[in-house]
Amino acid sequence: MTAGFEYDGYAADKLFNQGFSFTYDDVIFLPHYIDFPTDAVSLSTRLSRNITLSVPCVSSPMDTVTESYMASAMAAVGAIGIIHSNLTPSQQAQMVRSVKSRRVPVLSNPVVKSRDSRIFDEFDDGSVPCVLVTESGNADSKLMGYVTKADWFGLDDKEMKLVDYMRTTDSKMVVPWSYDLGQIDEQLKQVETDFVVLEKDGGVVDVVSKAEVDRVKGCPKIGKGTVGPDGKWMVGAAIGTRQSDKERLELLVKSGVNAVVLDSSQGNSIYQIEMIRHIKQTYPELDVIGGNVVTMNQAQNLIKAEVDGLRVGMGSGSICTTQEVCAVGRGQATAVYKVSTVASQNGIPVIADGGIKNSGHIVKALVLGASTVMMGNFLAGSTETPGVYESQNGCLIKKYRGMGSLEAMTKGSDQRYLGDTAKLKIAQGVVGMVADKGSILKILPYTMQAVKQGFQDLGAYSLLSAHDLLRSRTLRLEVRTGAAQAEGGVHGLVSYEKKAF
Ligand SMILES: NC(=O)C1=CN([C@@H]2O[C@H](COP(=O)(O)OP(=O)(O)OC[C@H]3O[C@@H](n4cnc5c(N)ncnc54)[C@H](O)[C@@H]3O)[C@@H](O)[C@H]2O)C=CC1
Ligand SMILES: O=c1[nH]c(=O)c2[nH+]cn([C@@H]3O[C@H](COP(=O)(O)O)[C@@H](O)[C@H]3O)c2[nH]1
Ligand SMILES: [K+]
Repeated sequence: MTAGFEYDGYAADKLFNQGFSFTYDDVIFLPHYIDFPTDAVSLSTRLSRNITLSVPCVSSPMDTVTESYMASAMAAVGAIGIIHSNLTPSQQAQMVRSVKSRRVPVLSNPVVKSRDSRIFDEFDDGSVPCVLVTESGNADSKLMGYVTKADWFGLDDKEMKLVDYMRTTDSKMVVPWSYDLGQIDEQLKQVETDFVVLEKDGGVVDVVSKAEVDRVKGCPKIGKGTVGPDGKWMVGAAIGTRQSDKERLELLVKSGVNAVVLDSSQGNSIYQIEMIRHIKQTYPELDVIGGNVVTMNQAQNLIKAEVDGLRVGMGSGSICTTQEVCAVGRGQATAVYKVSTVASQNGIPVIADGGIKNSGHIVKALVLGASTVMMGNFLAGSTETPGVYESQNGCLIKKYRGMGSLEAMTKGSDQRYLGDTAKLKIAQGVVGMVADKGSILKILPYTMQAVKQGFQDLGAYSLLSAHDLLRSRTLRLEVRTGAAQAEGGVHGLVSYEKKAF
């Protein structure tokens, strides 16, 4: 090497072995050599040993982030959602089934009734285009007719039974559940109603409105979705490590869940290791993701217990107070790099969980060894999250809360916090509000384009190639001083508008 050029950034092993806990903002990659276009970058990856994704993103199992709409939309863009467990096992299993019974990421709220029932306030929710009448009065049953909003408002006697004024269905209104958006759009042109009904095995599964089809059509073109060998969308679910979680797991498996995440802040425990063993013995086909871990030692224990994936992050989440409350955790960049180092030697994919604020953080997490990023805040407030929007100073906002916040704990996860001996409830998270972000069907395609540009700057055309650059010490990085971080942000302007896309 030419004299004077010896130092040009550190290799990752040197930077991360100095006793500092670094996070994404602390470090910066030095650019490398570009010899391919952005479009040549592939972000395809693995969530866990047996699950491949075309988009390296996972929605967090939090009750203000991932229920069935979010999981459907994540699968539709090629990512995956993990349904939270702050509800009853049967409700969680029903959400898994709901994801698996749809192939278009639309929001729908089907109201299904029997012929002898009446309509009361069902049309108050503006999103309901019709009330469906089925043989049994429930979904998964034969469609007998329907009532539109206009029919209901035009009715003199609101006490009438549905059977006395419902419309009979035209066969063109009913389409197979596996129809894609284009096919549903074509079908909508052939019917008088502004909705079609999706059917599976002779029973009603969903209703899709024209307004929703138009909304989804307006999003950037969706790539390959995350579909399992059965042709259904893939979905994960969170469970705990208590005895009762074994029953929850049984229901989830019966509903076709593709992976389970053992949801804990400190995964290196006897409880988790026993649960992994139970799952591997009882459901050898099911991928189990362990965590959370932040050290190589924690990771090694779970790898020994044969986990199929590791979730990394302790206290790095935007709503987390674990590091303040318990004094335990690790800077997320260091945690991801360290755990990925042992995980990669064992072929186990790593999920970098928490602390993602922008596309640059996603590039950093993936290049430092993760296979996917898990996000709460980045997706919170989007159209697909649970909860309702409120208006504040002319802006729409939605709730986003930690699963260890007092509010979330009192809703359902009480038991985990009030263990047999612990009588006092201590929060490790907060409740907050976030701004409306629009649909993830838009956010994720744009974000992934930005991530591809970051990979291109580094000369990495895939995650595998990025990890090769990292481990071969070709990738160079440095720590940014406070002033360098300020310089890397926008500065010196009286005012500005920041629009990412
Ligand atoms: N990633 C992070 O930094 C953090 C995440 N969280 C989130 O909060 C939620 C709750 O997390 P944790 O409190 O860590 O849940 P957890 O269920 O792992 O632990 C709660 C308590 O129950 C105990 N426990 C678990 N299984 C047991 C068993 N079979 N028998 C006896 N005791 C048992 C644990 O040791 C712990 O004291 C999760 O959604 C988690 O993701 C909370 C704090 C930090
Ligand atoms: O200390 C914590 N207390 C909590 O109440 C809590 N709830 C969630 N999580 C973790 O934070 C991750 C989401 O982080 P972001 O909002 O930064 O995406 C999630 O994916 C979790 O790992 C918590 N951590
Ligand atoms: K935090």
